[in-house]
Amino acid sequence: MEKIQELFINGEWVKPSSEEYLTKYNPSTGEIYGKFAAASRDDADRIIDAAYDAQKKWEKLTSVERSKYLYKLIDLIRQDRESLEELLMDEVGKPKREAVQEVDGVLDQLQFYAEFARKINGDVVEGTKSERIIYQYKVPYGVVLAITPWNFPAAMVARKIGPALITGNTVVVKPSSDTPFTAGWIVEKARQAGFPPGTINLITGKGSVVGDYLTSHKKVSVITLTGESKTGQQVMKSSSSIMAKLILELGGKAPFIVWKDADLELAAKVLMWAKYWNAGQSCIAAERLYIHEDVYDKFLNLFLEKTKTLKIGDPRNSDMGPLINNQAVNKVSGFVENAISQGAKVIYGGGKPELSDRLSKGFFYMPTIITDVKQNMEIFREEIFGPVIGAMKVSDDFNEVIELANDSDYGLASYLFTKDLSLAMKASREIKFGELYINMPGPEASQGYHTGFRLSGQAGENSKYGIEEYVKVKNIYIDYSKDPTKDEVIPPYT
Ligand SMILES: NC(=O)C1=CN([C@@H]2O[C@H](COP(=O)(O)OP(=O)(O)OC[C@H]3O[C@@H](n4cnc5c(N)ncnc54)[C@H](OP(=O)(O)O)[C@@H]3O)[C@@H](O)[C@H]2O)C=CC1
Ligand SMILES: O=C(O)[C@H](O)CO
Repeated sequence: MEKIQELFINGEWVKPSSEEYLTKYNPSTGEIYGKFAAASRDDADRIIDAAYDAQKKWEKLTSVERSKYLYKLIDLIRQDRESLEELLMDEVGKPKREAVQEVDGVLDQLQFYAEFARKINGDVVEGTKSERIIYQYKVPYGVVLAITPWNFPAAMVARKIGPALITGNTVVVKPSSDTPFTAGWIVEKARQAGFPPGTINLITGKGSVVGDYLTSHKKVSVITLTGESKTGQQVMKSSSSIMAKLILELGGKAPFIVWKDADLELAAKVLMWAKYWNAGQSCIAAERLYIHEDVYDKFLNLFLEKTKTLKIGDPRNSDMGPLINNQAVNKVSGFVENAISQGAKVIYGGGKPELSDRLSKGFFYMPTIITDVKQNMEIFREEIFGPVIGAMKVSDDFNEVIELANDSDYGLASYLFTKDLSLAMKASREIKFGELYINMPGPEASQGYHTGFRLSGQAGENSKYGIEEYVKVKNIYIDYSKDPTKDEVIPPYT
């Protein structure tokens, strides 16, 4: 039975005014998976109005009252988690272990934010006179537009609705058109959890069609986007007319540095995660491999042998599934072909795997290792977002390696493997990336601040810093003296 998903406005599932629907394909088989509503501008107005009207009441609840809705949502997701895991395997094509891990992440994120009840406190500071005082309140902005990507479609929704709701904002979720059903699943659970109508709403439709209208809407106060850097730039342009607060989690180009004293087995194992987790479709995926000349051949062979063991295919019984769509396969193929034309060498993979039956039409791509890469090649400059990595041999000059790592338009995650504490501390200070993982895998923790330099975005998510992004500090000045204007500079002066 083909799935059909409507819009979720003011607590109800409703048809799009245009009665138009877009198609979602199953990435493992290329078959039609379902249809979802293509919202019009009228629908966008109705949805944002619902969130705007609901927010006035929502912020009047205490944070403890708001957290009770989040705890109920957590319970409902936990009770039905297997159906979300199945949906992630179908809609994204991620292997079962990773679908389970993402649902764990959803629960962890929502729990982390619900626990901020009673902990979002302002300050009382001294006034400019003994009988003056300043109250600094942390207040919600209003309507949050949460625009989410397809690669972690459940976790990215949780990472946005959690802090938005606990701080008293209401939310309009705009998911990727590659994963509309995952967002719809979470919104339906929120409906069942009894969130008041209008506190969480769902709008679907191509970002390129409805995006600018949403991001320039006068009733939107915060835009939290996780997506490509070019999308972030477009949202910055479009939202300048309303000066919305922006939280932009964008692209990555993580350097993966293996130093001469590294534990090579550990580094190779972590690289299997950093490169092939979610088929390399992660903003914190390793995208540039820098290996010290003394261990270059040994490490590369170690990683190659581990890569050869990967089973590619059905997400329910493989190590790596498909890419999200055919455009992604073409984009990744283009990176590999371009690297070859610029003189690099493919030592493994470099094309679509041979798969039979229903999977033969899926959007699969082989894990691919490329050597003889130069710093200025496209494959080291642009985000690949697939199971492909280029490798470069580096000299014994650690300063040069830090420079190579920092020489990127992106600055989100980075990785370093060394046993030398002084090198690790030097890298901690000098690497210009929001995250540095030393001798360990990611991903980022709910209590870590997920943020990036340069085109990787601005502001950030998670940690106590992430929650602060959803509140504004309002300042109330009070003078309780008998003559508030005494000794004040107030004209007329003559
Ligand atoms: N920094 C981080 O924490 C993370 C970053 N990412 C990054 O996300 C990217 C992959 O996700 P992907 O979904 O392909 O990214 P996209 O930028 O293609 O899309 C992200 C979201 O933005 C919407 N969108 C597209 N154009 C506009 C527009 N003009 N105005 C408003 N919204 C718009 C999309 O809708 P639609 O699908 O309908 O076009 C989608 O919901 C990668 O670059 C990855 O690095 C991913 C995860 C985490
Ligand atoms: O890296 C990503 O794509 C998300 O932040 C999950 O780690």
